This record gives sequence, structure tokens and C-alpha cells, in this order.
Amino acid sequence: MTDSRDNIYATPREAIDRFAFDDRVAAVFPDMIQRSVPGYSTIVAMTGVMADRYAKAGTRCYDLGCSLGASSFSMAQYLGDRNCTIVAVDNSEAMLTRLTERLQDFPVTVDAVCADIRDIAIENASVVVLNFTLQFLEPETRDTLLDAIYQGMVPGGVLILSEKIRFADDHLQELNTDLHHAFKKSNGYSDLEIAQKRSALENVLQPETIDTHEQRLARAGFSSVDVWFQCFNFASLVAIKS
Ligand SMILES: Nc1ncnc2c1ncn2[C@@H]1O[C@H](C[S@+](CC[C@H]([NH3+])C(=O)[O-])CC(=O)[O-])[C@@H](O)[C@H]1O
Ligand SMILES: O=C(O)C(=O)Cc1ccccc1
Repeated sequence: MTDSRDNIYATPREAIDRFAFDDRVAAVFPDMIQRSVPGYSTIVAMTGVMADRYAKAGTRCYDLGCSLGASSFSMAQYLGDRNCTIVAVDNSEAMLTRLTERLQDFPVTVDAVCADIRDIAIENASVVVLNFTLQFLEPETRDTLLDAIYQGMVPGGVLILSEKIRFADDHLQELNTDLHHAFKKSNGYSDLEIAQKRSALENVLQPETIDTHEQRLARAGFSSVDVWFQCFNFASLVAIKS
């Protein structure tokens, strides 16, 4: 299957609707995320490498906010012969429908669940992946989710948390926002597309600082926390439950 090119924001609009993971977005999602998130393919590929190290036989590996399952597919490459269940969760029906189609010819079983990640039980987890999902939750609900994830993990398990981040320092915030836009331009997005999508994401994607993430992870109980990847205003953290 060839992926369709994202031109959702290419033509001028009178009013910009709030960004939503609807059918139009799901149809172009692989192209959209690849051209919008610096380091996306590295983060997805290393999610598999880390799952290989941490996934314990007989446990579950959760992909929370899985979209079309990129992180699940990456983990499955390594866990094929291990007795692990991959649970992929997303509350967008458009994403889940497409994910289910993709799973038809896939040799590894992935349980695809259409639900809000705040409403599911997280149990017996050795790997939990939150790749660019927490940023879409209302900030006041993030602590409770992280607490539930920690409680549902086995000792020695890993959480991979990837996010768009903001900077407390105004100069760094401006610099990294500009560099991110330059990255998008170099990938073929016009100034209009960048500006219109930025409006659509206003109050929908709410980035936090790395400090805020690290403090929340520590409060939840994670013992070792590290930023293992960062490019401009995108970062990925690893957190271990001891
Ligand atoms: N409350 C929620 N419950 C469930 N899903 C949610 C919720 N809120 C948002 N989502 C889902 O989280 C996903 C975020 S995209 C993840 C990319 C993927 N991880 C990837 O590595 O390719 C990141 C991005 O678009 O920047 C979407 O599919 C939403 O429907
Ligand atoms: O495109 C952007 O500006 C982003 O911040 C990343 C993104 C990628 C895919 C969907 C929503 C946001």
C-alpha cells in the first residue's frame, strides 16, 4: 500500500476546525507524522529495540494511542517468538479501522482496542509505549494515567514516553519552534500549511517541559528516568519501574 500525501492544510480556509483524528487524517497519517516529527522513524525503530530488551515472557506490551500501529509493528518484529501480548489502543475509530485492515496479513497477533486510554485496565505490563499521545490529553488527567500505568507494570518494566515538548526559556522556545517549522518546510510543507495546522492544534496538543514530565514520572514512582532522544521540540523519555 502506498501512503497518501498529506495536503489537508494546503488550501486557504476561512475558519480552522480543531485538529481531530478523523478519517481524513487517518488516510494520510504515515506521511503526516513522518514529515512533521523530527526523529519519528528513529523513535519508532528504537521502541522495538527497547521492547526486545524489556519484554518479559507471559506479559503484555501496550501501545497507547497506537494510531496505525507503527510502534506495535516495531515491537512485533522482536517479540514474535516470545509469549507476549501486544495491546494496541486508540480512541479514533478511523485509525482503528485502518489498523485492523493492516493487521489482516500480519503474522503476529496484536489486540487492537478502540477505547480511551484512560478507561482501560493496564495489567501485567512489561513494556508501555506512549508515543506522541499524552500531549493530546487534558493536562489535569495526565497524572492519573501515569499512576495507572505505573501500577499496571511489572517490576523491571519500561515506559517509553515520546512527546512534543516546550521550553521554559523563551529564547529556546522560539528557536526550537522556528527549527521545527524549518524542518517541516524542508519536508515540503508550505508556510500556509504550517500556519493553518498550527491553529488547528492550538489547545488540542498541549506540550509540557521535560522537567514537568520528569517530575510526573518520579511522582508516579518510576525510579530511573532519562531523555534518550531529543531533536528540537520533540523528545523521548525512558522510565523504569524497579
Ligand atoms: N484519550 C485517548 N485515548 C486513546 N487514544 C487517544 C487519546 N487521545 C488521543 N489518542 C490517539 O493518539 C494518537 C496520537 S498520534 C500517535 C502516533 C503513534 N503512537 C505512532 O507512533 O505512530 C500522534 C500524533 O498525531 O502526533 C491518535 O491516533 C489519537 O487518536
Ligand atoms: O505537525 C506538527 O506541527 C506537530 O506538532 C506534530 C503532529 C504530527 C501529527 C499530528 C499532529 C501533530
